Order: sequence, then structure tokens, then C-alpha cells
Amino acid sequence: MFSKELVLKHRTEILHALCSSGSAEPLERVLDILLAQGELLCEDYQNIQVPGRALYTNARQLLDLVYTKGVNTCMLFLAALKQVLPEAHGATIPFSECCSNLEKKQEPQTTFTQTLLAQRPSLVSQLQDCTDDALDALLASGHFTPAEYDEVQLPIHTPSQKARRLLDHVRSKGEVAAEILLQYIQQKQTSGSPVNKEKWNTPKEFFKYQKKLSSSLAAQSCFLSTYGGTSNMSLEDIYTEGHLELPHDCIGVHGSLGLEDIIGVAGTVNEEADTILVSGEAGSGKSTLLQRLHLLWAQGAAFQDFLLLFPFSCRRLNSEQRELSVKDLLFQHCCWPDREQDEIFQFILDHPHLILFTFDGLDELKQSFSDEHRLCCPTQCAPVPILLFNLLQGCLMKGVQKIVTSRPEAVGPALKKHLRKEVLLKGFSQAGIGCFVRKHHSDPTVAAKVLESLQTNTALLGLCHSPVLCWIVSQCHKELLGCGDGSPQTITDVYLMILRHFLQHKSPVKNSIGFGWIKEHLDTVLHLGQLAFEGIRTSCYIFSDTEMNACGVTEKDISTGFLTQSTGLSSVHAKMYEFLHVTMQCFFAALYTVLSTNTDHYIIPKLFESHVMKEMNMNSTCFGICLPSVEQQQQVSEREAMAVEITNLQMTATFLSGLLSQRHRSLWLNCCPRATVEKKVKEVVRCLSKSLRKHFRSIPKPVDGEKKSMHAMPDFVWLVKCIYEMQESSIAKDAMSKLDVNHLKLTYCNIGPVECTALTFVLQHLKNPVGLQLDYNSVGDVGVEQLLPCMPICYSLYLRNNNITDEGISKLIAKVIQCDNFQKIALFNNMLTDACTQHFSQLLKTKQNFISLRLGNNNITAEGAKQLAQGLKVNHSLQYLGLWGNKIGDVGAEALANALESSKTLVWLSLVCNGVGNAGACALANIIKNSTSLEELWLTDNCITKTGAECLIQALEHNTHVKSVWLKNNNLSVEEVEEMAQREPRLIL
Ligand SMILES: Nc1ncnc2c1ncn2[C@@H]1O[C@H](COP(=O)(O)OP(=O)(O)OP(=O)(O)O)[C@@H](O)[C@H]1O
Repeated sequence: MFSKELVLKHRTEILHALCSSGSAEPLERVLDILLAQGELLCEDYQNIQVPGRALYTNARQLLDLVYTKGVNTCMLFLAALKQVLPEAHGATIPFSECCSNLEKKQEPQTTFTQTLLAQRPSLVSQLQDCTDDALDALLASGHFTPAEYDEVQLPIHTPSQKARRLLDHVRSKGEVAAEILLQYIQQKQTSGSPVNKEKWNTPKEFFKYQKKLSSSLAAQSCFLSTYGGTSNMSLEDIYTEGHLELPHDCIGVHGSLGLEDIIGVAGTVNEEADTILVSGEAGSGKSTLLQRLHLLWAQGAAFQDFLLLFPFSCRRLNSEQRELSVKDLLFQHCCWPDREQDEIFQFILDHPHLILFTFDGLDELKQSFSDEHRLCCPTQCAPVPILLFNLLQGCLMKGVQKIVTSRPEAVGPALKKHLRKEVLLKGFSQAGIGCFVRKHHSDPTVAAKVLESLQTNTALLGLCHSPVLCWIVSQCHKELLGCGDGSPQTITDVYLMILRHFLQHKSPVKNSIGFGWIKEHLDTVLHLGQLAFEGIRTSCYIFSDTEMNACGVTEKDISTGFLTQSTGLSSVHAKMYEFLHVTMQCFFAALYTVLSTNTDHYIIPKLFESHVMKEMNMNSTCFGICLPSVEQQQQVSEREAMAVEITNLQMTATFLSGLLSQRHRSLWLNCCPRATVEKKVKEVVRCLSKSLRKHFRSIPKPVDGEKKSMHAMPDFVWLVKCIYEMQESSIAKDAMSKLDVNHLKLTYCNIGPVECTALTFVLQHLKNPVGLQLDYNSVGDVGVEQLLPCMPICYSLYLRNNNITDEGISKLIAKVIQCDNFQKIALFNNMLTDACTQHFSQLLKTKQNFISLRLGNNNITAEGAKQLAQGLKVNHSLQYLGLWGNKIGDVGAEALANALESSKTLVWLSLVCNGVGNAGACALANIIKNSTSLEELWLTDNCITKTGAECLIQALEHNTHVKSVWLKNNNLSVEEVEEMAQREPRLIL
């Protein structure tokens, strides 16, 4: 009988033979043989060995498969069965005749992974008693992650299953891992004992330590603290990629980065340094990003080039009063090795490149970065900040990579010079907001409703770019969806929404209609408010029982969910609390300032003056605290140290402005005397106006012939945001009545959609049109939409490097077409494609006073150029056209030339780096021939040869008006360049 028929006929007996013992071993051994013979592919193996599936089902799957594979496979299968279960053979399964001499010829093995497969049956038996050692070897060489190690060693596996899991993992890792394993086995065979670990220089205890560290880190990073008070949300389920980018001055690198790019080479500015900074505003997701990174490492999913990862929280390091050595710092603050500490520490010292440190919230460290106290010895004790600064500089543990997070204000030049690179975290992109909301709500209908309501309230959508605000909005979706037209506009509105949500969630307010709800919970608000206020005053973000008692915080107050228990890998103190997020602490501090009758009368002026005053006079008091008298040269680092304090004070002031706005005043009138509230309102308005006036007074007088220009500082943006929070046009109007400039420069001011909303609210009251320069910010499409209402007061808009797409442009152009004043736009380095050019074409057709269009370094091709040409043909005003660094090619250049050859206004045209070529150059020569206005033509970097250049020279012979034609970096020989320069001096070669 043929083998195929045998398999079919004796199916029941075969199944019984393979499975009746209840052990998977016979089946797995048969599979090993078939795999080694190449009769089963790895995919076949995975389809048969489905974890958790019944043994009989797996065996049936195998039988089905060998049957479908044909006669040969069936013969080899029966032979394997005979080998594995000789006792079954002959007794119940009469297939001896077809099993003889069926050893399959082995193919030559050319790679280590092939060898692993071909020798699988014998390797399984050799490895069974030494999987531990083999795993250690692979872990030490960096080819296995702690998570994979654990997976192989799961106690549910038998020794041979462990060996098989090990082989499967190693095969998927590739050649080097396979080689290491085979070497290990060979060495074991020759020495007769497990391999000497010294080969990998790794103490056995090290792996235990690594496992301990990674499992505690995995446990620590599992959940997000913001959900602590209400529900448990695993990081895996909610984590949404934030928008990470390199600073604008990193030439040639654009777009968003992934998490693993943080340690990649892109953006490196100092090869010798080991510290990478991730900077971002409050609530942009820095801590969460690190948490994600920790979890991925602990799960073995990423960052596996590092064998150990030590996470630190600067907030927690603040509580360490003792002097420590690096060894103490690692072991006491992160993870304690149960044995052989010295050996493990030595391994760390010997392999710095395999170690990663992360420091969250450098801005929260009470001491500012300084490189004055040098410390090089890892066993020498020193105060923790000194240790930290020496680690960051690389004086200690050179070669260990460090990732540090901080708010941008707190990073001064002293630290910057020790940075390998900086990465900016900009919160959620627009797609990120959608993704987060959908993850937050398991019910897709709710998620869709929340997103729909955000689309109708773009001010709120802008706020949601900040993850912490996106979290609040998602958390309070019921309130949001129920509030109709009164949906939140300001950051204060959003925080009031979560305040109400948490308070009512805990104990529904009896009188929930109207403004009574705050009064119902006044005690709680005051207790938490005082705690927050004292904390902000003294830069304290973790609170002990004593501090909580001093502010009267009760268990009931804690149960509202605004405080979470402070956790750390090893807690230095017993039970400590912190606010869900520091922005929440600022909000409570502001609430306290409004509601308390105990605060000093100078608190409000201090909140608004703090920044300016600290910048100018470092010795003066801040927020009622006396700073130590310091030497002049120490003041710079003092300023850095205070930066986070300043941002928290500023945030408190922003909330205070919002809370005292007309819209929310009724809330407080239920709890405090009207006169007190009104006095505080007056004080805030007075302070805002005074601070702005101070800012305006600092504007330098214009140089002769130049426009009066104000280069705004971040402080200005903050004051504008405070005015926006107040939501009173009269205050905005009053502020702008004192600003008399022609040009407003707000470059590098960290302006995102939220700031755009606030700027618009204020700037639309300017008396005269201005040029608004917002280059190098994060305006994005949502920000562009927010800026629309102030377009009538702009005569120019500069938005270089702002992540703007065609979508933003379509809305912008639809608006500016109607604005008489609007004459210039610059959009260099955005994300524009041909899709936007129809809008510009429309603009050119409609606006006959439009002067300047600069679209350099986008993705415009010949199609886009053709669209633009349609508009240019009928435009009679454009003077400057810049398309540098696009891809219009010769066809695009010809279309533009056609449209512009009769222009009477064009003065400047740049098509640098566009692949224009000779055909394009010759077409453009026609503009030179005909134009009476053109002064400069830029054709640098365009693959133009002598033919194209000749066309241009001949055209220039007919034109005396043109001043220069730039032809650098084209395909001209040295001789041609010399000859042409002599013939036509206006060629810039
Ligand atoms: N990537 C993310 N995915 C999901 N939620 C996030 C993400 N980033 C932040 N969040 C939410 O926003 C909250 C605040 O984020 P986080 O504490 O990480 O900000 P931060 O930049 O460290 O703020 P700060 O500078 O004030 O300490 C988180 O607790 C979480 O709820």
C-alpha cells in the first residue's frame, strides 16, 4: 500500500499513538525530524503548533498537511513516526514496508541558521539540560532580550520544549545569534561541561539583576498616573505617538521622528557627548514618552541594544538629602542587586555602551545645571545634583547614554554644550488627537461624537494638541457633549470642566444646576488649593503627610482623584502624594488665589511680575520668598533653575486670569464677597496692562529707513494668552492701542495652535496693519485656521517651518483673498504640494495688489507650476516669486516663463534647485528679453549647461534692467565659467 493511503487508513491509530500519552513530546519530535529534513517549512510548523490548542487538533493538522504534501512527505512522516515511537510500529500501524531506507538526503548547510534547522533533533537533546547557560550566553551577547529569556524559561515548558523555544527564537534572530549558539554547543561538547561564562564576561548574577530591573520597570510603567484616580488605563492601550522633531536649525532633517530615533544619529550636534535632551512644554507628554520607552525596553520590544536601563525622576531625586556615589544612586534609587553588587557594578563600568539612563523632568530639579564641581570617581559620594550634572557631562560613566527630559525654558547654554542632540516633543498631531480619542473611548460612537464636537470648536481642537488637555477633554466627554454652544474655549474652561467632573463624580452635587457646585465642595477646593499654592511657592511637587495635614487635606479630599500616590522604583519615603499633573497643581494654586481670603495682597502682582523681575533682578524676592544673595556670575544658572518655577508661576497666572474672567466670576461670588473678587479682577487687569506696557517700552526705535519692528519674547506670548483667558475684548483692545509697530516678529516662540488663538484674539484689535512673522514655530493647519480672524490686519504673513499642509492653505487663501491689506506670504519649508497651487492661482487672479509669493522648499512639481502660471498670466502686481527647492523641472519652468514674459511688475524670481535644465533656462530667457521690471533671476543648482547659459546671455544683451542672473552650481566647466563671466558680468557664476 502507498504511504498516502497508509496515512489515511491508519489516521486514528496514528493519532492515538502520537497523543494518547497526553504528552506533546512525540508529536514535537516528529515535527523536529520533518523540519530538519525540510519537509515542513517554518510556517507549516507554526500552523501545526498553535499554542494553547488541543494536542489532538495539532496532530490532526499535521496529518492533513503531510497528506496534502504528497507521497514523499507521507513516507518521511511514517519513517519519523517509526523513529520516535518504535513500539507503536508494527503493533497497530502496519507500515514497515514503506519506512525502510527513507532517510532523506541532507542538503548542504551553508548558513548557521540552516545548520540549526538541519540538526534540530540532536540540538534539542543537547540543549535540554543547559538552556539556562545557553540563554545567558545569548543575553550577554545582546542577542536575547530579558523578555525573550523569560518566555523560553516559562515553567510550563518541559526541558525539551525550552530547547525548542530557544532554537526558534535564535533562528529568527539571524546568523550571528545562530553562530553564538552553535559555538556554545561545540564548546560544551569539547569541554564536557557548560561553557565558561568568562567568555562573555558576564556575571551570572547580572542576568538575575537584569531580570529584576526589567520586571520592576515593566510593573512601574504599565499604567498612566492620570487615570489613577478614576480608572486604570494601561499605557499599551492609550499610548499615542507624540509629534517628535529635531530643532529647526538641524539642516536637511525634516518631519516627525519615531521613538527609536531619539537615540539614533539624526540630529547629532556633538558626537562626543552622551546626553540626549527631549524638550517640550508642560503636558506635552515627556514623562509619558519616557514611560513608554521604559516599557518597551522592559518588554524586550525596543531599545534592546541596552542591557540595563536605569530610570530616574528628578522630582524624586529632590527628596534625596544624602550624599551618594553613582553605585548607590543606581542601586538604591532604581533596583537593588540581591547579590554580588560589586561584580554587577563592575560590569556596568566595563560596558557603558550597553547601559541607558533616563532622567525625567530635569527642570524640576531644585538645583540648576552647573559644570563647576567636577567628579570623576564612580564610588565617590557627592550630593545628588552634583552626581547628576557630572553624569550628564560625561565626567562620570562616560559612554553611558542618557536621555533627559525638560521644559525648554530650563535648558541654558551651560547644559546645551554637553548635549549630543536635542529632540523636540510637540504634543499630538491632528491625526494623533483622533487616534488618542478613539483609544480613550471603547465605544466608537462616543469617540466619533467627541471628534465631531472638536471639529466644530477649533479653539478647543487647538488645545487638544497638548496631550494633557486632550486627556481632560476625553475624560469629560459627557460634559463636553452636553454643553452645546458653551463648549470650552480656553484652557481655564477645560480645567474647570475636569474640576467639576471629578468633584461630581465622587459625590454628585445636590444643587448641580447653576453656580452652586463649587460652594458644595469649597472645603476640598481650599485644602487642595492651599497645598498646590504652597507647593508652587516653594517648588514642591511631592507632598508628605505633614504637608498635607498642614493644609488640612483629608482622606475625602484625596478621594476626589486630583492627587495620586507618588511612586518610584524604590520609594525613599513612606506615603507621598502629588497632583495628577503639575498643570493641575497650577490650576489649584490659582483657585486658591481667587478663593482664599488669606493670601497676601501682593500675590497677584508677584505672579505677573515674577518673570520680568527675576530676569532683571535676581536678588529680589519672588512670590514672597527671599532668594539667597548670589554672585553676579551665578545668576545665569539661577535663572535656569528658576525657569520651571517661572513657567509654573506663569501658568498659575494664566489660570488666574481665566478664573477671574467675566464668564466665571459668578462661581466665586457664591463663595466670596463681591468686593474681594472685583478687587482681584482689577488687580489682574492692571498687572497685565502694566507688564505689556513694559514690554512695548523695550521696543527699540527703528533704524532710519526701516519699519518699526517688535521682536517679541516668549513673555509677550504668555501675556497675550492671559488676555485671551480673560475673554474680554476691551482688555485686548486697550492693550493693542498702545502697540505701535509695523512688523511683529514672533519667530522661535513655541507658537502652536493655542497661541495662535490667543494672538488672534488680541492682534485683531491692532490699529494699523502689520507684518506678522511666525517663522520657526508649530502653527500647523489648526493654527492657521485660528489666525484667520486677524488676517484683515496683516499685510504680510511669514510662516516658514510650521508644518502647514495644503488643507491649511486652502482655508488661509479663501480668507486672505477678501483682505485688502494682505500683500505678501512666505511659506518656505512646509508640507505643501501641487494641491495648494490652485488656491494661489486663484489668489493671483483675484488680488491685483498682491506683491510677494514665496513657496520655497515644498513639494511643488510641474503640475503645480502650471496651475500657478494660470494665475500669474492675469496678475498685474506680483513682484517677488520664490519657488526655491521644489521640483518644477523644465516643463514647470516653461509654463512659468510663458506666464511671466509679459509681466510688468516681476522684480525677483527664484527657481533655485528645481531641475530646470537647458529647456527651462531657454524658456526663462524670454522673461529677460521682454521684461522691463526684472532685476534678479536665481537659477543656481539647476543642471544647466552651456546651451542654457547661452540663451540667458543672449537675452541679457537685450536687457539693461536685469542686475544679476545666478548660475552657480550648474553643469559648466571652469573654462566656460571664465569665458561667460567675461562676456556677461551680470552672470553670477
Ligand atoms: N503619548 C501619549 N499618549 C497618551 N496620553 C498621553 C501621551 N502623552 C501624554 N499623555 C497624557 O497627558 C498627561 C500629561 O503628560 P506628561 O505628564 O507626560 O507631560 P509632561 O510633558 O511630562 O509634563 P510636565 O512637563 O508638566 O511634567 C499624561 O498623564 C497622559 O494622560
